[in-house]
Amino acid sequence: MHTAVVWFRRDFRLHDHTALVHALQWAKEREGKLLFFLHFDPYFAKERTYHHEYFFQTVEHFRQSLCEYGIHMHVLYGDTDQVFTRLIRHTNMRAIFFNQDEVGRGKERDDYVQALLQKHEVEVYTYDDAHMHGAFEVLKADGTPYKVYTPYYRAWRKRPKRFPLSIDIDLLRAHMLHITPLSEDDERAFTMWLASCTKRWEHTSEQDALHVLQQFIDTALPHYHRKRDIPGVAGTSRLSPHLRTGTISIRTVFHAVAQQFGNGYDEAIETYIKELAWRDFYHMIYAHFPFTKTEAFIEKYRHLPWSRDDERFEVWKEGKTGFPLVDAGMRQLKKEGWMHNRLRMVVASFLTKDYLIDWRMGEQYFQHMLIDYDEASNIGGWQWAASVGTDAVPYFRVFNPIEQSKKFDPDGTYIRTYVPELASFPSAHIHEPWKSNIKVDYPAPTVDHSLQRQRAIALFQMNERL
Ligand SMILES: Cc1cc2nc3c(=O)[nH]c(=O)nc-3n(C[C@H](O)[C@H](O)[C@H](O)COP(=O)(O)OP(=O)(O)OC[C@H]3O[C@@H](n4cnc5c(N)ncnc54)[C@H](O)[C@@H]3O)c2cc1C
Repeated sequence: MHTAVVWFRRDFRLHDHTALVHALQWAKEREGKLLFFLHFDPYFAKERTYHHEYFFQTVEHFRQSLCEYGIHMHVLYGDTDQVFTRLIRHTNMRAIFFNQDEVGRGKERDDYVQALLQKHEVEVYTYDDAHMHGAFEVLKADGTPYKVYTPYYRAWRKRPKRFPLSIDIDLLRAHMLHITPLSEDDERAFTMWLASCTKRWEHTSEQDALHVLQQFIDTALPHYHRKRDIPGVAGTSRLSPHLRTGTISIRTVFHAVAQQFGNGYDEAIETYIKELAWRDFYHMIYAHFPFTKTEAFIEKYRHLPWSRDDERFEVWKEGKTGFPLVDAGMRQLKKEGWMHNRLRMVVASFLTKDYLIDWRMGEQYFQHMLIDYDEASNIGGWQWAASVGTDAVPYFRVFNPIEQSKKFDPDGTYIRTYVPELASFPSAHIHEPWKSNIKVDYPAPTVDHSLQRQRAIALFQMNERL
């Protein structure tokens, strides 16, 4: 019998799943069978980050939703070599289909697995799926990567956009291979890992993602260009965790939004599409410049004497800096594993320019805390805020945490939601509580912003002269 394995990785959905659509076609042509598989990698299992807990809970919800169709997703636990050797032995597979990674550890693993399987004469079919355009699709005329967003975007926007692919569920069911779990023990280990999660995440299914998208289109999209920077209102799509786990495809999002052109809010739609392109841009940058995981993109800023002050770093993490907007952002992150984009910029700027702490420490903390953690976007965002990345904010334009607060959270709605000490503080003083004579159990500012701003600029200028 012809059996092919569909390896799920960051694409926990049935609709517009590129590898799955091709696998089904393969099975149909050969009257073959398909088997769904997940590699439960000890590398991910050992770290109990919000990101991993959210990820594996999404996997579990997907497995449960597959059960409704009578489909089982098999789980194998162990190192790559061991797992794929067992997979070949148990299934006698002819082919494997998966949506490949183009960056980071995922890419290294994919290259390794591909070589291993080919040695065993397994046909390997891989696809670009997670991005609208892959890392090597939008390049300059001379074949080199763009380093600045605006020309990249112009080229990105012109390219034809693939439409979502649909799947015939009945046909899929007819082609599934029904066998007992490959390893009851491994599946039990997976369930036990989930049982000890520190937090429960809900609304992680494909259905939930489609619902979030529809709600965004119906309510926030028309005002997106005006409200996307206001953290106190639901002005953005909050699709990032779904895009990260792939419970929705980028093509589904893009086309659902683009279909709204002509409804009277084209500027909002264009603004949103630009944000989707930032995701592809950072992914492209990371694929071409993988050293940016640990090194600044801009060479002359690779050896800035950043501080590694652990005490201040803790204060920042706990949201006790004494700057209400910064603290609200950090507390939202701790509570929800997600933070509004404006706040990600504000807190990253604060850590690097007010505390002068190494951006890599912030990047790593976000890696632990964000349920939408995406290596390329996170590195891009951090290097942008620290002024050391591609197309980054210039070092002399330092965010003022008080002005940001007044501008983007004018009546303090967002601050009040996450800093309960200030919940009943009057709007007039909420941005600078230390200036009022109301007694409150909230820290005084831990730094003098204007002094730190000068120090940050001097730090960069010193390097400019070297
Ligand atoms: C320091 C820092 C760290 C970040 N880390 C991550 C991360 O780990 N994962 C992540 O997905 N995003 C990251 N971002 C980008 C951005 O903050 C989030 O994508 C956004 O807040 C998600 O919310 P949303 O889905 O409501 O966004 P929306 O405004 O609804 O945007 C729609 C989608 O566009 C993409 N997008 C929007 N803005 C950006 C951006 N600046 N860069 C890349 N993609 C973008 C996201 O996929 C997002 O879901 C980071 C930004 C900064 C400044």
